[in-house]
Amino acid sequence: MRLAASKLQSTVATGSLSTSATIEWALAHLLKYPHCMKRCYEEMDTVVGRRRCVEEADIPNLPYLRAVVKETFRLTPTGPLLLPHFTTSDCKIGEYDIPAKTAVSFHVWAIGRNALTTPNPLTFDPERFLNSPIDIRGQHFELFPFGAGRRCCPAIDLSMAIVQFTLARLIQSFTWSLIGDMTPEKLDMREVFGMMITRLKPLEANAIPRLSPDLF
Ligand code: HEM
Repeated sequence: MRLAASKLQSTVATGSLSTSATIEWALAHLLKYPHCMKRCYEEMDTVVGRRRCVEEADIPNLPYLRAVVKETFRLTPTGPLLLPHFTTSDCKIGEYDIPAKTAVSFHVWAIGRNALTTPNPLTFDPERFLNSPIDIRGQHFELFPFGAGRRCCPAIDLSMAIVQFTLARLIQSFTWSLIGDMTPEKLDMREVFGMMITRLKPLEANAIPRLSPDLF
């Protein structure tokens, strides 16, 4: 029972960290690319306005915001190698023979930056996911930050709901800017690469309320 409880605790802790890291990356990308942030504000003001708070039910009507989240997962998937998997039988991947019981990792960070499948892969450009059938649920191998198949993350829906909704609230509620004399060009986007991709330097930003006080 104690083992089950501690496993549950670490699962929830890892899941929460992945979720908050994704939100931090999304804000960082938007601060690095101010025209994308501007487009988020425009979409939010047009679809939701400033007289009420954005709700979960608004998310399907915010395609640009959803594209921002996908683009964040493409460039900075919080689990860059997913979790290690093992082959259950001999198989062939491309020209490679993989024996049974071989540890296999999927480098989704590198896949997301592959110029063969993604033009200008190092540029943060949510537009590429507007009107695109590519989804994050493990059906499209250009973008599968939650894994695919039987062992994929069981919390995809929960995580997507949290990431999209929190980001929507943060964008609607505050005008974000970089601190001091920091410019988008100088913003340090270096990563710490491990089981999770986190920022080398935590994001620091100013947040000025853009809604009336009674909505906070
Ligand atoms: C942005 C947030 C999250 C991301 C990017 C993420 C990503 C992943 C990835 C890549 C895997 C491994 C899949 C594979 O190797 O095929 C995984 C597994 C898992 N995730 Fe998440 N996850 C997130 C949030 C969460 C949350 C919030 C929870 C639970 C509260 C959670 C619970 C789990 C569990 C239990 C597994 C293991 C599934 C298995 O081995 O069968 N995850 N996740």
